[in-house]
Amino acid sequence: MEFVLIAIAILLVGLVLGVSLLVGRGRRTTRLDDDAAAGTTLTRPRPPTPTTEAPPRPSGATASGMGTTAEPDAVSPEAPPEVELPPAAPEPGLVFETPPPSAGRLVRLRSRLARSQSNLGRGLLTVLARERLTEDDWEEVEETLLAADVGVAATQQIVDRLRTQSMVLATASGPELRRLLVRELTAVLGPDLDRSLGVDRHDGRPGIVLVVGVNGAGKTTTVGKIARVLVGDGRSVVLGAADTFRAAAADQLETWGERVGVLTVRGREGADPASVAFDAARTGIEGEVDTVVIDTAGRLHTKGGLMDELGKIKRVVEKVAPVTEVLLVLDATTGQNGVVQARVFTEAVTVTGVVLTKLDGTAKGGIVVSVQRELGIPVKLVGLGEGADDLAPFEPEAFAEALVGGAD
Ligand SMILES: Nc1nc2c(ncn2[C@@H]2O[C@H](COP(=O)(O)OP(=O)(O)OP(=O)(O)O)[C@@H](O)[C@H]2O)c(=O)[nH]1
Repeated sequence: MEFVLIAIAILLVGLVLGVSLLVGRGRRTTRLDDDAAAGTTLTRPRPPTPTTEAPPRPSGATASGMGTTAEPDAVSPEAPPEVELPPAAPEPGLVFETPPPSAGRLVRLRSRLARSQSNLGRGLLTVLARERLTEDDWEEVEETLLAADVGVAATQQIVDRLRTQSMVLATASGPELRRLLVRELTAVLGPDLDRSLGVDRHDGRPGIVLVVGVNGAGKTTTVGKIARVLVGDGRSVVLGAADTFRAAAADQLETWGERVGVLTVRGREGADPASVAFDAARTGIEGEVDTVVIDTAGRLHTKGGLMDELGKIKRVVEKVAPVTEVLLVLDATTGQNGVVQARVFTEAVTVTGVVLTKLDGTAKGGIVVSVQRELGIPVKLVGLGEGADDLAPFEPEAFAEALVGGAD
């Protein structure tokens, strides 16, 4: 009997111990969970450094915010766990691109002139390298220059100057020939022309740039690229979408501006372009920016009314600030027709500089020479591709070097 009582007592003690152990374990788990929830601190991860390229970590409790997902059991009561949130999505429009500065762009983009290079540069070097130049050879030189749209007068000048150096040519090495050709091409590209852009503030007002040209020449794209050039050079900019015929043109411009943090002033479709241009200038004055760049609608040079409208836009803008630069955008692939268009534009507004676009798409790089000579207006910028930063300030010597090619 005594034995039976002892056995019952042991069984009861065992039962009590087992139950209390189970309850205790359950309570600890619950408490830890409660602690974790109550002591949570929310942190945002620092922006990734170049060496930390791991994909975003899943959210969850971490011991130090450094990324190892900790089990609830590992949480110490003194150091409440941090819950890591996914990186905050950047607010649209607040992360801007940083375009490269304008200096040296033409050199960087010189390979884009490959078509003109093989047509003009290599063509000329091949002939000039012949041992004794005959009349036929000189004719070939002339034809090569004319085919590249260099124009009659400049072609004559280059051929005459090369002929006077026939003795030198006969004994010149490859690199010497190349240097000579670069020198002669540079001479007809107007190395002394003033190509500075009127983009600076003066008398407490921004520089105002008006961009004009026929449909499809690349105006809107060029205005966007100019904004990038200016931002890349450290200037503040406002854009004016005075092409009110096409809402898509204003949208396109706005997108260009947004990418580099530049405001675009626009009107409703069909609004008076002069009033949009005026608003853009006034916004630039109030915002104390360096430069306001105004895009205008493409217009056929044969439409008198539309050409008059350009004059009106300029006059209206000049009620608040002088227009410091009028850029005519010409498509290089249209060749001599571009020169005809340009003449009409210069009659409507005083064009102060030419932007020659699409030079990457033509074998006629010599068009730069004829445009400048026939219009008496310097080419200030050249478009060398569809990329956002494929616009370069024009530099005669770098351009001649690129046309001749083979320097590196
Ligand atoms: N390859 C090349 N394409 C260019 C260059 N500049 C502009 N383009 C292209 O030319 C086309 C016409 O450009 P837009 O800027 O829309 O021309 P736009 O003069 O504003 O046209 P409208 O508003 O109709 O008058 C686009 O496809 C551009 O990407 C360039 O330098 N090289």
